[in-house]
Amino acid sequence: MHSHIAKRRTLPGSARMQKISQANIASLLYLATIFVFFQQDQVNPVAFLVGAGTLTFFMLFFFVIFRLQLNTHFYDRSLTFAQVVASVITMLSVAYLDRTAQLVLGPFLLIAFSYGTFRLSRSSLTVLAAGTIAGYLAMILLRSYREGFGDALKLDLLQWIVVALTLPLMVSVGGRIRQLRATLKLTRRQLQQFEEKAIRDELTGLYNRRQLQTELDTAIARANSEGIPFCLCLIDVDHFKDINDKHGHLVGDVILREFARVALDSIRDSDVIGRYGGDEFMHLLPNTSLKGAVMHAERLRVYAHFLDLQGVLPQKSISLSIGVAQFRSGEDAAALIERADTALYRAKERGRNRVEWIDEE
Ligand SMILES: Nc1nc2c(ncn2[C@@H]2O[C@H](COP(=O)(O)OP(=O)(O)OP(=O)(O)O)[C@@H](O)[C@H]2O)c(=O)[nH]1
Repeated sequence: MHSHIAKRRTLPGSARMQKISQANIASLLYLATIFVFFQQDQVNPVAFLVGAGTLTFFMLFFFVIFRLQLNTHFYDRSLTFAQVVASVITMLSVAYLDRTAQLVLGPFLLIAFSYGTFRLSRSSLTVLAAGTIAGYLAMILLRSYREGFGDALKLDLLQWIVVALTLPLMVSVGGRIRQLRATLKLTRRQLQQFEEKAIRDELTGLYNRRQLQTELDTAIARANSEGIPFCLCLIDVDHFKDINDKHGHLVGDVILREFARVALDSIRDSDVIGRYGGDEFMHLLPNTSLKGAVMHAERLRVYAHFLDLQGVLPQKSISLSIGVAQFRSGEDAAALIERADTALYRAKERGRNRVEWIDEE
């Protein structure tokens, strides 16, 4: 059975670092490009140094935040919004200090945004886009105020218009991508549920007959290739028809479910148990000798006897008949089941409430 233990979503150290570098990759690339400009004497050193300083400051800032796990206090633990803002601030400051740096600002702003589109809600993205567009405009106007309103402002504004048109588009595309991701996630979960349903018996939650067949085929293949012994038990509730007739089908259902629960608890992790049909169960014991399997079957018989049925059958107990057979090299699933069934039939014949097995000849 699977245990559903809720795990805290804390990131390992390497993933935390990855989160930081992803967010700042846009400003890092931007600065690298500006460095090339600077080497070609196209950008003044102050703009480049201020950009490098700002980027280093933000990188260190987020590193410390993640290291101290302060990000866990926020709903968005990856601090995507803050990191995109930091990236935009870094790029805008460089462009403010040198107009040439603005030439490549647009594409890098889009890269910074693409990081946010996967993680942020539509409203956060809209706020971010509006803030960036407004910040960009303010940066142009401030710079023109400092350097004088000339012809360059017209070009600045044209560049700004391109960004002001493309960022909202990015927000809308981001929304679609997130929708697709959500649909994909839901479909994956539904598929897992269908797959799980397809192998389970609805009443008891144990493996169904089809899955038992698959498990048996796997066990046979492994036993044939590795020569490891395994056993098969067929378990049948005695006089189950009488229980149904006297106490009703619902009581019968509760008994089957209760037995399944106890049986599942009593087996080893490597064992397989399932409902073969009606009141009959199949138990596979890999890497087990016939003697070991018979001992386990006996234990199961005793457990069933002491099953707590106070709620449905006061002062009564159920009994099991169990047939055990050990796999013989080379035989097929049908032959093995038939031998276990013969042992089960013998247990019924010899008075029920007992374990019988087929001896190895
Ligand atoms: N409550 C309930 N009964 C079921 C279910 N599936 C099969 N049965 C009943 O289980 C009974 C199986 O009876 P049998 O195994 O043939 O006979 P028995 O009364 O157990 O007698 P022995 O096996 O010879 O001891 C039948 O009455 C079926 O109707 C189920 O899902 N729920």
